[in-house]
Amino acid sequence: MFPDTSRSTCIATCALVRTGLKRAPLLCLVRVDLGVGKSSLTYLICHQQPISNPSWTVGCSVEVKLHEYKEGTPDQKTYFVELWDIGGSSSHRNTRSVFYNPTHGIILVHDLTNRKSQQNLQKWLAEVINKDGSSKSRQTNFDDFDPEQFVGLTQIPILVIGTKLDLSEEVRTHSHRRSSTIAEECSADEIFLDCRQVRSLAAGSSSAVKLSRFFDKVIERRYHGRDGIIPFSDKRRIFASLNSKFYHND
Ligand SMILES: Nc1nc2c(ncn2[C@@H]2O[C@H](COP(=O)(O)OP(=O)(O)OP(=O)(O)O)[C@@H](O)[C@H]2O)c(=O)[nH]1
Ligand SMILES: [Mg+2]
Repeated sequence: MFPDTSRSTCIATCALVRTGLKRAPLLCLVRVDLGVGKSSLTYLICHQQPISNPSWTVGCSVEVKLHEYKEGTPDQKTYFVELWDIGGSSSHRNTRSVFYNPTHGIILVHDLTNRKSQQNLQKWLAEVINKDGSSKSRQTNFDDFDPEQFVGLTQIPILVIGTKLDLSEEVRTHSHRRSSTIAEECSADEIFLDCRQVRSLAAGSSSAVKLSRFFDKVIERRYHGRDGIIPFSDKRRIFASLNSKFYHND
């Protein structure tokens, strides 16, 4: 979608996670710096196996996964999750924002061996807040960050994921496994994992449970939540309206 000319110009990449009823989208957004493991993570989530040879994400790639909403309960329903992995660079900041609307959930990914990528998460999140460019406190550049911008955003489910756990001695040995600032600020769940190991998201593992809980929260809020969404029983009506919206979007 955004043919990037060179790696150096690509200050950030983002993957859009579009989850939804069989035919209706829920959109979660993943914001990351370059090379933190976004494609490896999305592949592991969708295929339950590590990607063999990830290449630099140029333009857009889409992965799809089936999610069991409220698994094991009478309300269990199957949804598909589309993970949109879209390369972006400073020159495409405005074009990138077309993917931000609507945002139903946000996954923030950082590299546990690169503290800067964790610090940058706040700025990526702020870019989502400015998605329509209308907010008064619109960032003039990537580096000026105003935590006030989070107000109101915390309604949107957020998940923070730290990758390359296998390479981060201090985090691996728990000597320094403190949740990241952004996870605390947004009272979000946080997962630390090695994207190259199947067992990182093994069924029943705390990481798998947190990830599943996140997708349930996104679906819950969008289709069954307090914010006036038609209750599940009128699902067909939701399908009809959102279905056209979904295909319209595409
Ligand atoms: N050891 C280790 N390497 C990882 C992990 N996750 C990703 N990598 C490696 O980190 C490099 C970048 O991974 P990608 O998945 O391509 O990262 P990305 O964020 O999609 O990168 P760009 O698309 O270039 O922005 C690759 O060599 C991966 O094999 C991890 O958990 N542990
Ligand atoms: Mg990639």
